[in-house]
Amino acid sequence: MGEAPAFCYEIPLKEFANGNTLKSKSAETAIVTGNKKYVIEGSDGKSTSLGVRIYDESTAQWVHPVVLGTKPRACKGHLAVLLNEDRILIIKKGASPDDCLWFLELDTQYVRDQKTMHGGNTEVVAWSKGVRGNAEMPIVISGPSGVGKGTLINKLMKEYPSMFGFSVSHTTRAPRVNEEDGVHYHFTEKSVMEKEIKDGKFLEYASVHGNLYGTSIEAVEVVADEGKRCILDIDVQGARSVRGSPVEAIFIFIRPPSMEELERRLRARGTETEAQISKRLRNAEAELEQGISSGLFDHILYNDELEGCYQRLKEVLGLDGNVRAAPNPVSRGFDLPVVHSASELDNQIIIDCGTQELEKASKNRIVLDVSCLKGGAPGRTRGLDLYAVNSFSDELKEVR
Ligand SMILES: Nc1nc2c(ncn2[C@@H]2O[C@H](COP(=O)(O)OP(=O)(O)O)[C@@H](O)[C@H]2O)c(=O)[nH]1
Ligand SMILES: Nc1ncnc2c1ncn2[C@@H]1O[C@H](COP(=O)(O)OP(=O)(O)O)[C@@H](O)[C@H]1O
Repeated sequence: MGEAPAFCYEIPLKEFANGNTLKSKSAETAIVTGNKKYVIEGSDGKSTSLGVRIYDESTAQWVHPVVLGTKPRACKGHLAVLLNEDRILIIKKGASPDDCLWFLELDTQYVRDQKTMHGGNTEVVAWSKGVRGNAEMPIVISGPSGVGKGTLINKLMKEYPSMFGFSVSHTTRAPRVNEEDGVHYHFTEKSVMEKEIKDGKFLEYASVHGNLYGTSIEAVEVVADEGKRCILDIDVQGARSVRGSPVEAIFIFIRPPSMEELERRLRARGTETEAQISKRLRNAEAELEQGISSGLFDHILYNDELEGCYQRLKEVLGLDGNVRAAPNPVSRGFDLPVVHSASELDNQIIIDCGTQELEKASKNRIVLDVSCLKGGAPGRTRGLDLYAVNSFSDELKEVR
């Protein structure tokens, strides 16, 4: 993480050199990097989420940037720390444990790519929720139509309902008779989906069998917010996009025992017309070729006999058949006390607790280790570590 970060505590903003006076909102913070001042707006009692605005000194203008990702809910106050000149760490006060650590990305690769997508001159920032430790990675499952992806995923979700959640994709294809909007897919219009893609709402998207399919960032966030491990059923193009994104995942390709068996399964399912079946079978050849030989996938599973394949899937996911508890409970956090001071040493943010807490707490400090950050927008930022240090004994203990 680079040089000493800038710290900022709820500085009410007043006036700026260009004469632009901004209404000072309660509990907002300002971080300056280069010729830009990033203001994270606190709660004004009306907004439901933290807002962002930027003062550009070179143009002496205030700008409201395009803000990507799920926004943190409004809070009573926050601490802002600039890390590595490319992102701001936000520590929320009085937030629930799974909602207290956030990153606002200013100049990461993802933000730069999104700026290019928005024409190059638009200011873009992206939120990414911070999670402690190495939360379980999402699982990407690909394979040709009819190979049994949905069947395997349903079995997994039925056996481990508290452990896995399905990423509900958007698609422009028509619903099948047994499919429910918002459950199997978000069924949508092409023009609407194209606009949302342009607005940066999608982690990935692809044209498959003549229709548009895509995973929205929100679809993945919703599952992670439930403390569950996200499963994505997406095609090989989508898997390649996710591989190229900051989202770290396990990639699994399901292959059929033969093309004849694939055709038999597709027909037996009875959900496609003859023309659609032919198209899916033609596409299956290319998908198999790419799935098997591209090196994209961490695991390739034969779905010959269903139970056997399901057992192998469980093995690669580290499930021994007896595990029932969620491996990824809602990430632990801490309630930021009244802050006295903060400093940085060797990638550790040291926050001294305030005196309004218990007498003893005034002697405590919290250490946030940011040396092993991974991932980031358009997903979670993992690898944060958090300790409480009691200065009486200098004893280190984990904050729970
Ligand atoms: N890239 C991408 N592919 C998707 C997404 N959702 C579904 N797909 C893929 O689209 C293909 C067609 O899906 P679908 O119409 O449900 O047919 P099925 O796979 O035969 O059940 C499959 O290969 C899915 O994995 C998505 O969000 N993104
Ligand atoms: N191992 C298997 N052996 C026989 N039939 C299977 C097997 N796996 C899945 N099927 C069946 O094949 C059809 C297609 O499976 P599905 O899960 O819908 O595929 P996908 O989601 O990959 O398109 C379904 O009717 C399903 O019951």
